[in-house]
Amino acid sequence: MILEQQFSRSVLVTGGAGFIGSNFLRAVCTSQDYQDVKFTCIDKLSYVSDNTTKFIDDLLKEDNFEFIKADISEEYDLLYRLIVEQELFTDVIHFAAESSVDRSFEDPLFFTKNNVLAAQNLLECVRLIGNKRGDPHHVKFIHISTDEVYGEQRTNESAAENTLLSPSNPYSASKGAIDLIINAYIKSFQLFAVLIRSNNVYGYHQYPEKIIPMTLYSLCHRQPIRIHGDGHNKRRYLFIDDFVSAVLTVWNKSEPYEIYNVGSDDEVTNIDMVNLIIRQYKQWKPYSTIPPITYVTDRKFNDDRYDVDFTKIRRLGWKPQTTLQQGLDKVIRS
Ligand SMILES: NC(=O)c1ccc[n+]([C@@H]2O[C@H](COP(=O)([O-])OP(=O)(O)OC[C@H]3O[C@@H](n4cnc5c(N)ncnc54)[C@H](O)[C@@H]3O)[C@@H](O)[C@H]2O)c1
Ligand SMILES: C[C@H]1O[C@H](OP(=O)(O)OP(=O)(O)OC[C@H]2O[C@@H](n3ccc(=O)[nH]c3=O)[C@H](O)[C@@H]2O)[C@H](O)[C@@H](O)C1=O
Repeated sequence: MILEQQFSRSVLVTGGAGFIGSNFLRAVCTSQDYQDVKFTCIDKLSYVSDNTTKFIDDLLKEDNFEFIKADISEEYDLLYRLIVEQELFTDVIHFAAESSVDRSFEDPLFFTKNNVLAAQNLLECVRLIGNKRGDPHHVKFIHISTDEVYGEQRTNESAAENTLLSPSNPYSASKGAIDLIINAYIKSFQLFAVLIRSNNVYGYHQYPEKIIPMTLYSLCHRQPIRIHGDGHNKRRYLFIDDFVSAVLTVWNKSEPYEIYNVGSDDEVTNIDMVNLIIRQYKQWKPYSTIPPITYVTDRKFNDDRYDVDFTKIRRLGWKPQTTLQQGLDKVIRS
């Protein structure tokens, strides 16, 4: 490992131009706790950031940050040069994925090609640098998965980390496939890989196709607020700062080969979520004209609810700090 003098660790952060990745990078690059860590963001740039680096432009001036534009599902040779030949990284934190369930129904094959190959190109490079250095743990691989790989849970049912995977849509199937491939790389090659499966995350810079930013965008632009089906489906929500904290906790404290659910106790039906946002928005802008709620065709399959048991990560000392009301207030007023 040929680390630049002042850095103790060098982390490849994939997908860092998007919603969660950009919030993660801002948290670490501006923190005194990580001034001795180099963060390299690699991202193809997509619609979620208007094909720009707008959510991380302010970080480009930081001494411990740099950006590389690349599609890691297609540019294996570049990854090989950076990770295996130049030995630039001690850790990989893999956020990059096409993340929209709705879009995955429209182009399932693209989701599989993009999400699976992006992850496995990285895994191959992590495996090969481990071979080269005679240590499969030479590079630590933190993978951001999702609660959707378990499929839906019935009322009073929750998924533990050893629950069998049962994804229901092309997005979650691509994520479940990656989890299974990572499991095989752990068993066959003893990679230092750790998986994080989270409930819904919301916060700053989330693209307005997801329900919370969609509702806010509709309120601000006086457009109909679109509810899929009858709005009975439920989700559990985690504020972005709490999820970033969970990723940092796992990255810094986890043993290899572990899986961590990252959950929330804030479960809300979609229609209740929309009405909650409207209520809080009106407190902020009391004279706003509130657009209508429009019920549109439901998804081809819409998981009823996701409920994960997150006792395990609590044992690492993590728990959510932000209530749904507090988090929504921060997003509405941002
Ligand atoms: N948002 C949530 O509620 C949530 C919950 C659980 C898990 N996740 C997971 O967290 C991760 C980040 O999600 P997000 O909501 O920030 O997504 P996002 O869509 O906002 O950002 C994803 C980023 O990854 C990049 N990317 C995608 N494919 C790439 C490729 N082949 N090469 C390089 N860059 C690529 C995109 O350009 C984008 O900047 C994803 O892996 C997602 O599955 C998200
Ligand atoms: C853990 C995953 O969270 C996100 O996926 P999910 O599909 O649950 O998020 P959405 O915000 O797209 O949908 C939540 C819920 O709201 C309904 N809805 C959405 C958008 C809209 O315009 N109207 C709606 O009614 C939708 O049908 C759902 O029931 C995240 O995107 C993903 O990456 C995750 O991993």
